[in-house]
Amino acid sequence: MPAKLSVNLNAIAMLRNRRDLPWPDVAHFGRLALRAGAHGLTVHPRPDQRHIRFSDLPILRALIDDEFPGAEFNMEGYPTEEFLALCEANEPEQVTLVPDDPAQATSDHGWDFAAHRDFLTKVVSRLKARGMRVSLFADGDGEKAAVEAAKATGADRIELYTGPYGGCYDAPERATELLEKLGKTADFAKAYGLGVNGGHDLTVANLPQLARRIPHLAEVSIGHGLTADALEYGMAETVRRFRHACGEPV
Ligand SMILES: CC(=O)[C@@H](O)[C@H](O)COP(=O)(O)O
Ligand SMILES: NCC(=O)COP(=O)(O)O
Repeated sequence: MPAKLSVNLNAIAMLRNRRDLPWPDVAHFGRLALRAGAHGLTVHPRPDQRHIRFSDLPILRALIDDEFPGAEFNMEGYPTEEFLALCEANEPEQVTLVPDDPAQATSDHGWDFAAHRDFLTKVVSRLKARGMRVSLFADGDGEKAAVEAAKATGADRIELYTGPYGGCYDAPERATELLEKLGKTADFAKAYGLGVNGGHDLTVANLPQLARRIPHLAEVSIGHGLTADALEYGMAETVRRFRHACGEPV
């Protein structure tokens, strides 16, 4: 089964926030993406609300519930009390926990699972008790012990941090090395019964190799590269191209 595509709306929200005006309309672009066959919408509300605003969340929740039942809402972020309360209020189908510092420009590493095991175990159990699937952002460095520690938290999935792989767009040999490490991490996850998602700097150019190396890849969440392509091709055609890159016959 091809990996499902969740469209990350952060970049569109960032464009909107340049002005005190309601466009580009985040919900409208979410609707276009879902209409074009995206499986879900991803948001990463950061504490300073520089991309997605907290007020966007109920609007996106209602969009899915009212117009696209069966689609999924994925909320990503560092599990502060504020973020956990936002998750409980907006009930995403999936929460992806990311070890981001509030000052970070964007996500750039996965969890140190051994060091944060007790904390993550508590948070995972709190979210799962409310019916949310929990995924943990993970470095794809091929370390079996890290995946074992991720499993011990009770999480359902890991999300492979694909940024270093995506950054090798002009270094194919290095990309191949990193792809193998991502693949090994995904293989360990499968062996431990963890689902595997992926995200960060994925593009139509680098997705097909990732999807081939990790046939059990459940979902990819993509924002930056997808938004760049949407400026050129429009949202509907861009979603079609990314679904095709995931291996869907579209
Ligand atoms: C976890 C992850 O890789 C994405 O959520 C990424 O952080 C996108 O967020 P920004 O668009 O805010 O950079
Ligand atoms: N979880 C990764 C994500 O949502 C999108 O990251 P990017 O495509 O904006 O790098």
